[in-house]
Amino acid sequence: MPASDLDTELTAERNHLTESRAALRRMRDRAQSLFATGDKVAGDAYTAEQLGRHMARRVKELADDPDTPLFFGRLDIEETAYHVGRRHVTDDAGEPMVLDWRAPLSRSFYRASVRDPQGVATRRRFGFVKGELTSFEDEHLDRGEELGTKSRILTAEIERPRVGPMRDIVATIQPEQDELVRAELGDSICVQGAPGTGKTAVGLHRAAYLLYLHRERLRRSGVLIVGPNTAFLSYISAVLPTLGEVEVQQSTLDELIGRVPVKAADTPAAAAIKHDVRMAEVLRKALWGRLGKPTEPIMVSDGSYRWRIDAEPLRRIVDEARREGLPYSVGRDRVLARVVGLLQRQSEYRSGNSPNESWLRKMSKVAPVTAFLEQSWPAVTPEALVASVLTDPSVADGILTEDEQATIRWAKPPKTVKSARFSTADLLLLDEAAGLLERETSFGHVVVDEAQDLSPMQARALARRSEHGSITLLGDLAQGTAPWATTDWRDILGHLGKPDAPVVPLTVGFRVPEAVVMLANRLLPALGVNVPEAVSLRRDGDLAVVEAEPDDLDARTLAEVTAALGHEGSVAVIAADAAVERLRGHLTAAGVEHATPDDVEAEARVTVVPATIVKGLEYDHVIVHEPADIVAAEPKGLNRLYVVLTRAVTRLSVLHAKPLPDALRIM
Ligand SMILES: Nc1ncnc2c1ncn2[C@@H]1O[C@H](COP(=O)(O)OP(=O)(O)OP(=O)(O)O)[C@@H](O)[C@H]1O
Repeated sequence: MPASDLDTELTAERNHLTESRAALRRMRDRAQSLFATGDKVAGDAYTAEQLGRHMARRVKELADDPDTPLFFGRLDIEETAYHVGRRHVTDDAGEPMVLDWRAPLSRSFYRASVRDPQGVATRRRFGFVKGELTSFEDEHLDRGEELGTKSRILTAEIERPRVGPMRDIVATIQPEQDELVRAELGDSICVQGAPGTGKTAVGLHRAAYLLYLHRERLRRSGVLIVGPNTAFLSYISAVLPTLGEVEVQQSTLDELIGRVPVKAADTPAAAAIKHDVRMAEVLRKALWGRLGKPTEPIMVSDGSYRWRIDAEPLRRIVDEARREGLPYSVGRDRVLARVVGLLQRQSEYRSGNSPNESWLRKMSKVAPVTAFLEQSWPAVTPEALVASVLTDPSVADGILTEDEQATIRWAKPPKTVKSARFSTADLLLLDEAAGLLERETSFGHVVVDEAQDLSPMQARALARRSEHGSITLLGDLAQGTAPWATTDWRDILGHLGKPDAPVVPLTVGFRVPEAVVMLANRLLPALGVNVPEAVSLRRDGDLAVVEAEPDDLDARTLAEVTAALGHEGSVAVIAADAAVERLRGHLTAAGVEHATPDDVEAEARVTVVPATIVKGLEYDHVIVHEPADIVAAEPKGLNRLYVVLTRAVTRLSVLHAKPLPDALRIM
């Protein structure tokens, strides 16, 4: 295109952007005024509240961030130009000015190719600097032109220096990612992807896509995002709101299931047993073992008459309810209802009239009935059940060994259930127990990130919350650091109740430069997992491995930080947890401002991150402090080091005084 035509095109596109922004503002103003007058037009308080809530959400959804481009692409189909952006924008006559990236037509923006142009003559990508439209790039598919990953705009997006929280990738979703993002609501999928292949991005965009397509259904049942820790959650928390999705629950698993405060810590051995799936069987046995065989009849007097139910029909009621396979508390209610039903029938037989509600209520509370219930189907809380098992684990005979029972037995049982001090792993047991007692409500869709670290019991907790919904499971077996981390996705999928979900690989890396990937890949053979290696899209990037004297290592780290600050972007010092406070102290003493990893909005460009919580995060320049200490700190230390080395977007400096781990040295 001649330069003058280019200018004219660019000006026309800028005008379209300005007009689209103005149209969005008008849409928001309309929503705002409806919000303000909602209670006047609504007929009653309930409708007013519903409408108010809807409009408040709508106003939020229509927020315009001046730094984020409203559209990022254009499709020319049969002489018509469609701009593709973050949300629908329509003019006052309702004509589309920008198509939501999730609309069916927009799919071609991500999927059309020379081989399958889908009617697209030209695909245009826009380049932006701080919300300002500065360039565009055309692919004339009808003339056989296709850029693929060579797109300048894609490259710039991937190579941009990172600061602050994670951003959406709507402008540059790749075809293999798009296929996952647009999977059907009913489909559960497991994505196995090397570091930086966009698993988190895919999961978040899939959530946004499903909400767009099944808004009402998912608003009722809910969408849940589960991440490994709060630092990770704060890093990703802005992505969905930027896409206009403000109502998704984002939580760690512990937060999700935390029904009591954690007041105790387990030994690693005890925690491992509590995460083992056999604990589900132990709890089931302990619970159902509480049922007693009715041996006495129930004899009740209601003031006028005496009623009697023999032991035999009572036994039948209990046995039948047990066979129905209901949650324990539901079964208990059913037994009570049937007993009262028998009394009711006797009363009807004698008087010819149906007894009233209050008679029925009274009968369900009379001492002989409650005594029968307590003896044959006693009330129990999750806390009481778990406390009983941990006080006396002998109920696990035949399931856990004696040693294992001794390992989880409370050294000092609490005087009452209320005063029991539960650990983090106990939360899982409590959740399992609660699931045996009552049915858990299921989300419509659950996205689980860093899923390789799920224990069977954790997977079961999520299975209960997605029983009637689907799951997007994201992870990388090579990054498994939990003691129970799996080496086979089928195990977790089985515990999640989705055994047939396909495992789909992602192999193109968007974060880690090639040189860094090659260093990290040296560890793979030592990790004992079978995963496809990533191919990096990034040829740029620097890698330095620096040996220092032990006394000098911290000072060298500090010098590296100062040097890194000479470049653009974020800087992270990643160290074994035990070294973090000391390193923070050095930075403070040297007057270098630094932040903690969960403060993603911090002004400071430097963050000191403990190795154990760096999973899922990324920084432009990563300085790894003493790999040997990171490896030595935990049983899966080599996997941890693999995670640590793959956080770098542009530069990685590995500083060590101790010898590097063997696996890393082997060329
Ligand atoms: N299609 C894409 N276009 C531009 N950037 C992308 C694309 N896909 C992923 N990225 C970027 O690559 C980086 C890594 O993505 P993400 O964190 O989703 O990877 P991941 O597979 O979850 O990594 P990890 O295994 O380390 O958790 C992010 O900065 C993300 O924005």
